[in-house]
Amino acid sequence: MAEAVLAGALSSGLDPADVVATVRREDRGAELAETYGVATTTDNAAAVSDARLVVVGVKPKDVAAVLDEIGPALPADAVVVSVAVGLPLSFYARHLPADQHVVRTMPNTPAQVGAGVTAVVPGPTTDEDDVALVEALLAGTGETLRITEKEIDAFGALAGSGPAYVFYVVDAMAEAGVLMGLTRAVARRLAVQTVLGAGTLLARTGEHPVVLREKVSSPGGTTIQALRRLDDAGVRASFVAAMEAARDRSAELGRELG
Ligand SMILES: NC(=O)C1=CN([C@@H]2O[C@H](COP(=O)(O)OP(=O)(O)OC[C@H]3O[C@@H](n4cnc5c(N)ncnc54)[C@H](O)[C@@H]3O)[C@@H](O)[C@H]2O)C=CC1
Ligand SMILES: O=C(O)[C@@H]1CCC=N1
Repeated sequence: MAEAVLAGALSSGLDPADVVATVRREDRGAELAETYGVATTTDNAAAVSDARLVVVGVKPKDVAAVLDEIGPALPADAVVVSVAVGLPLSFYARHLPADQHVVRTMPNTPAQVGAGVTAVVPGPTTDEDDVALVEALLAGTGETLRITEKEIDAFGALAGSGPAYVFYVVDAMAEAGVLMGLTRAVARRLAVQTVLGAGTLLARTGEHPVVLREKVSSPGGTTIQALRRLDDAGVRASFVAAMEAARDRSAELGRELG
């Protein structure tokens, strides 16, 4: 996820000379330096010592160790940017020096191509300039949306995890195409272009998805037959249950680790 944010931010004007990426393995550092032209190091504390923004992009279970490691080296005006699912702002406050500014975010992987959407939750002591700086960094990754911390588990379940649901649907549609005799290459291309086209139509027209769905579903035609099978199989209800499970896991991670 951190690489997706990096790629999105660089493609919209962030200067690679202003970035230090930290890694655990030297070979991974060489790969990032080669791809993005950024400096890399395995020393997290050294990397943050004159940083203005510090994006902590490790898994939730590894965040505490990284914060404990970088805390003493952080400049007082550095803003720590959280991307971890589940971990509340209070978790960061416990592991960082008093009054260190923190902004909690929830990005998604289309950030890599500038088509992401990221939730932004300012920390309790974070001033507007700091939040604006974080939003400027994220602008290259797509849209940003300020929300409250109590909304972020739902945001993560919908938008953070959402790309995976779409990839799942694309894969299922492509498999169905193969079952009906299309080549794998053609079936996948059709599935990808159809999702891209439908998403673009939704975004450009601003029409409600129900209206657009009805425009495809001719009375007595083919689409309505397909949609009836999806309803019979409980697909709509399964989306609700799936997203509730993702939201609940986010809250659970916060309790487990916090
Ligand atoms: N994958 C996604 O779509 C999204 C992920 N997130 C959040 O992003 C964070 C990362 O998730 P992923 O990218 O999926 O995991 P990942 O495991 O692919 O990436 C974590 C990276 O951190 C590196 N790392 C671990 N410990 C380190 C240390 N001490 N110093 C430097 N680097 C270290 C690992 O080598 C790895 O490359 C998580 O907190 C997750 O909740 C948030 C939104 C979406
Ligand atoms: O699956 C995960 O835990 C991360 C957080 C949101 C999307 N991926």
